[in-house]
Amino acid sequence: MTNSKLNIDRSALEQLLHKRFFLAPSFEIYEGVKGLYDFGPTGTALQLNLISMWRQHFVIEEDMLEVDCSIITPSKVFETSGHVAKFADWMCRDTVSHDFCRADHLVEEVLEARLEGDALARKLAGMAVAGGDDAGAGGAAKPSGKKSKKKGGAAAAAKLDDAVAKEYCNVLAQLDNYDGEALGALITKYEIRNPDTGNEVTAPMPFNLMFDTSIGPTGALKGYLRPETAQGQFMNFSRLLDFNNQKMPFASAMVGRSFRNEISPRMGILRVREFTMAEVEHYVDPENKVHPRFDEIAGLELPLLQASCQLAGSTEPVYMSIGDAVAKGIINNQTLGYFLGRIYLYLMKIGIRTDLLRFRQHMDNEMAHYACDCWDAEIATSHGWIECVGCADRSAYDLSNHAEATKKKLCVQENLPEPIVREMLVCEPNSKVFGPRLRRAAKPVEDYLKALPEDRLAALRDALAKDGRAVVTLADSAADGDHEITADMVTIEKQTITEHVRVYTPNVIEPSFGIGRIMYALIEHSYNVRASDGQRGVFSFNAQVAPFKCLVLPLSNNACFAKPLLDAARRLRAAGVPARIDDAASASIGRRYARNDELGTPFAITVDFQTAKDDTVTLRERDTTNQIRGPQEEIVKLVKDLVDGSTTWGAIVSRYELIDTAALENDA
Ligand SMILES: Nc1ncnc2c1ncn2[C@@H]1O[C@H](COP(=O)(O)OP(=O)(O)OP(=O)(O)O)[C@@H](O)[C@H]1O
Repeated sequence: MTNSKLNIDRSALEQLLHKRFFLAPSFEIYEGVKGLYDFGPTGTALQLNLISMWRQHFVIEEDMLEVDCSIITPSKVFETSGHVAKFADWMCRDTVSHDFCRADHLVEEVLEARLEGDALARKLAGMAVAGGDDAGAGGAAKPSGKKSKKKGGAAAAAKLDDAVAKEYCNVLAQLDNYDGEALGALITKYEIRNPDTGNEVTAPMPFNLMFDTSIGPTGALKGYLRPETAQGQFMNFSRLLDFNNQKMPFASAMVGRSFRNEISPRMGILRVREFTMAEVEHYVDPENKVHPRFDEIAGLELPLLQASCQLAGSTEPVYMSIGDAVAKGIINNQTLGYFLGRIYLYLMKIGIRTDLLRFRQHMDNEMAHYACDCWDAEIATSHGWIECVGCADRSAYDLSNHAEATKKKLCVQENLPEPIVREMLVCEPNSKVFGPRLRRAAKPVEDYLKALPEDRLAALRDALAKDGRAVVTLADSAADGDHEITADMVTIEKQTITEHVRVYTPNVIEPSFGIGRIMYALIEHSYNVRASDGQRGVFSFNAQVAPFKCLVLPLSNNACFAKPLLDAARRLRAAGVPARIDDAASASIGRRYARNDELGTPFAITVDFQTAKDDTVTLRERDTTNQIRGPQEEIVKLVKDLVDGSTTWGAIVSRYELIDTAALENDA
């Protein structure tokens, strides 16, 4: 790929998306709210088809356990997961207008605009610019390989010093790696101001992206709308493990809405405040991250942009087989590699152009501290590279933290093939005093002490030896609160233990899909303009993805077409093929074909005068505009086969004669 920005007429595309009701701003008649969108019939059908293909590709083919968990989540869950403290972006404020902007986006926007101005100045001066004036990765026009949100028209031509331009490129290549302090330093160093107003901005401050709420009429129980579906899945880990007969590895999956109070939502549905996510949580043994189906994808070559390359200023991915990348330790483990391969195959299947796709590895600062490796599937659009899928190895972070906070077991117990004999600290209650003193709390406290990890048991032993007493705190419905233990109540000493069971907390590999971003990228990749048709737009969605599969239309508004028209539509619908009738009398047949091309409808059945004579109809294919003729029943069957992928248009054309469409249109 040479250019990370897809070159399309975005304003024409956006008009078309509104005209054909793919989407519209929510609450528009009340002036709308930034970052909230509704999908119309076209967008809804498109999104549902992407989800249905996602479910087929992941949930069904990988035999995942699908769940549907609550959106409203009590605060405690997100306190434990770290979201309350850390789910934040860095935000700056215009010192005069008080507008807000995201600090990393501000730096990116301003430096990119300066680099574009530099490229323009060099061009005007007739100077050579390394990589060409529309160079993508590593070139001057779009050096960061990151999302671009340039506003306000063309950049002003202003030449930069070579060293400064190179420095800007390096900063942009590793923008995701900067924290608030580093972003603040860049804003000061490069004298970055709000490009909308020219005013100075404040130092970056963290802004938590979660929407909060209170649960119940008292307002005492604080809650949040979930910003991801993952935590709901973790809450059900033990039940899922039981459901899977305690067998590891396994995965849960969920499709649902998530909510993020984005600081400054722009770029249409690419950055919104409410969106559909599809997430997989794959639970794996931390000591054995091989994947049983790894061989199936090991040979697949992926465009990988490693963290080390970004830190060296590069934005150009290198093609490498997943097998090699795992063997060389570039991708941390087989299971992570397996999912990167499956993500690639899903995106390819729905119609994303693979030459406009790359996998970018997170740099150290960007990656959550608990993750051991993370890759984003980024897709090039007219806005630049957009992260559409994140795929992280979250280690045991979530399950261990929730287990610790709730004192519930979120772990796997596995029978060992050979018992292990070892010395370990063991806590034995002294039944004469333990039960009588603790009464109803005795059993929960005993369970708690027996489950304590060795280091904490040693700390308890030492405290009892030193002070003669210690307090343990339980979060257990039967024995919630503090309980005093005295030295005479327990014996804590080394014993030789024969273990038959291994207990561990699984690690979690998480592919996380933003369906709206994938859908928008697909819309751009499928968008063409048909010059022969008065510059009308066409969406070349494949038949499985297309919102509507078949258009049914009469040649003209002659009454004799009414019955065969309805017959064809009913037959299609009965066969499970969504079909739309377009019998608008005022529009020519060519116009009606064209407006269905704008919906991306791949096939059209036309009823004409010949139909009345022999019950044959024509079948038109959207991209070639070629047509064939056949008996209605046979054509309906062909459309069904085309839609479910059991045949192709190429195969059909080799068996049927193409018809002269000009003559037909004259008939109309
Ligand atoms: N505001 C949003 N609007 C639409 N989709 C989003 C939004 N935020 C995240 N997503 C989608 O959810 C996926 C997983 O979320 P994740 O937390 O990894 O995103 P993120 O790193 O916070 O995204 P970004 O850096 O763009 O804000 C992303 O890959 C993206 O497809």
